[in-house]
Amino acid sequence: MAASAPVLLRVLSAAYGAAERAGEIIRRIMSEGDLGIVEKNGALDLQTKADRLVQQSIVGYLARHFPALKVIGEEEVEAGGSPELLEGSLSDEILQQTCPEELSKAQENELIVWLDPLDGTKEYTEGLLDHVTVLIGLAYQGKAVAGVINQPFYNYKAGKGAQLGRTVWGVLGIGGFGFHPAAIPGGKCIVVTTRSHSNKLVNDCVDAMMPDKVVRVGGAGNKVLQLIEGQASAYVFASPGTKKWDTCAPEAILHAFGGQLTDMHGNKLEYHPTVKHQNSAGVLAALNDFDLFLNRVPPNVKAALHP
Ligand SMILES: Nc1ncnc2c1ncn2[C@@H]1O[C@H](COP(=O)(O)O)[C@@H](O)[C@H]1OP(=O)(O)O
Ligand SMILES: [Mg+2]
Ligand SMILES: [Mg+2]
Ligand SMILES: [Mg+2]
Repeated sequence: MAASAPVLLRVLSAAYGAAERAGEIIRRIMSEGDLGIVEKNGALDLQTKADRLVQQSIVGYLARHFPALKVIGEEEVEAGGSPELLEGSLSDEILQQTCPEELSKAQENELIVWLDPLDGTKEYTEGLLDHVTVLIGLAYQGKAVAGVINQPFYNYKAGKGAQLGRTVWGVLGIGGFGFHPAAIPGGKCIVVTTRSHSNKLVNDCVDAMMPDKVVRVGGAGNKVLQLIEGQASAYVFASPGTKKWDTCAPEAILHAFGGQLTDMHGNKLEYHPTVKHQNSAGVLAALNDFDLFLNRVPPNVKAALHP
């Protein structure tokens, strides 16, 4: 590993390779057909063999290379287990970046990794494969500063011969990479929200945005990808359902690309290691016109969701 690059870039570069390998595990488990589904807190909160194996493998890989790094992952899995040896290749593109001065000071033991081994588990079990992502977010001084998103089944509808899967990454002060930026067609207001965790408050808040169109898809990572690729104007989720590992990597990439992700009150999300995991005041994000959407959040939504 290029020991001369700042540790933040070295960790992100390793995370890039690990996320690609994780995507391979997720595709393989799907093709084997036995997902090993268990319910964590009811039928809307599932875990599969892929969630478990990817978390064990990425935690093991990062611990071998960065022993002082703190990793906080979604799944409660045995440290031992039988993780896969994830010797992913490092991303030279990341290692060669010039790190902003503020971030280049970060020490290994000051970085927190927020890991969602498989985001969009419900959709994975239902065969909505392109909703699934692997999220590895890096936080420094309580802020989401860098992230990697692997989308294992990207392109799976493109037919034989199409390259399956992709990895998107970003760092504050450097930018966002690995995706196809685009504008929203016809200047329309398209709201992207949950498909599997709706309720009246979630729907009231979506309606208050006065959308021309509502897109309901799974996964926090998938929804932020829709923002940066011009498929949606705002990600609106007035519910306490997501946790820090759902938002850290997507937020960092969106912010690096010029967008904004906050709770429903417009408060920044915090990522220090002792923070409450739940994003209890919901998630609001947009690449452009963020304040317009924030101003449309209705009073009953604000009153119901406390940070
Ligand atoms: N009520 C909930 N219980 C558990 N996880 C949730 C809940 N709501 C949201 N999430 C997590 O946030 C992600 C985005 O939510 P949604 O798809 O509903 O918009 C989900 O894929 C899930 O992450 P994960 O799949 O990693 O468990
Ligand atoms: Mg989950
Ligand atoms: Mg998730
Ligand atoms: Mg998950």
